[in-house]
Amino acid sequence: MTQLKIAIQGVPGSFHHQVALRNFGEDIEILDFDTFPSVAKSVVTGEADFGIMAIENSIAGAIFPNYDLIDRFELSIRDEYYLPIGHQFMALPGQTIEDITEVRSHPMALLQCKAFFAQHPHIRLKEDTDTASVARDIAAGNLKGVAAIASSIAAGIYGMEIIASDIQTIKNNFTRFIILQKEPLKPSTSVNKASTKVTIQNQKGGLAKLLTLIADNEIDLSKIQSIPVIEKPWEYAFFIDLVFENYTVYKNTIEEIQLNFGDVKIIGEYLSRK
Ligand SMILES: O=C(O)C(=O)C[C@]1(C(=O)O)C=C[C@@H](O)C=C1
Repeated sequence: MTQLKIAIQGVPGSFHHQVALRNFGEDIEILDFDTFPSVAKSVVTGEADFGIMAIENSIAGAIFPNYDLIDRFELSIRDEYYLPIGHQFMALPGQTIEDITEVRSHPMALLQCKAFFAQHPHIRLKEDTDTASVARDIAAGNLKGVAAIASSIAAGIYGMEIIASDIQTIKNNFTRFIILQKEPLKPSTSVNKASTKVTIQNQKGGLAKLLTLIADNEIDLSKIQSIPVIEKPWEYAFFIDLVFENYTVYKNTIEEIQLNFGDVKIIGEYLSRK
């Protein structure tokens, strides 16, 4: 059987890489990219069978541009994965925290460790493409005085020493990843979660009425995120995740929203993994 091709942002040891292995197993071909738009493109062109994208973190919040990418590239969400995230502060073996003047990592990782660096103001923060590639580059370039924030798996792969463990602001830290595919999903009644984009007409109390309708139908709104409609300055669309027990009630709710509030795009229907 040919191996599935899975597109990720990041190199081996990155959190995306870990999700790929946990979700699809070891027998896959990983296509690694530097940016999220390249991941999206590889799924659209068929170069990759599926793509993996971080979408929100329990400390740092949503990765806004990824909502827009999924929408613009017309991708479908087929599944989700919650990965516990432990950030390790690492450098070349023998270095101490006093030796470090600069830390490089993925911007989301830096955000998750803000409190730690507030206590070490002598360390300059620099954004980089992903967590693990920094560990790789420090090792390859024998870079003294520079540290990475990455997983313990990355420290093992690239021979880095962990100077401080679990430096994220809250120990209990998770990133939600979504698994993307090009084709629209086949309807299935065995799902209990949907990701949608609702573009509501601007009317007084419109959003409040929409939320009331969802609550009245006993559907759990697990996430709401507004993003600007760029063609119409100061108008917003809402990415809304719904968790439900009854597929028919959910479908009827979507119909009611379309009838009374505006356009609904179903981005994915899948099983909640929370
Ligand atoms: O840099 C990595 O290792 C990634 O997989 C990226 C990423 C992200 O995009 O949020 C994934 C999980 C963590 O929240 C930090 C960084």
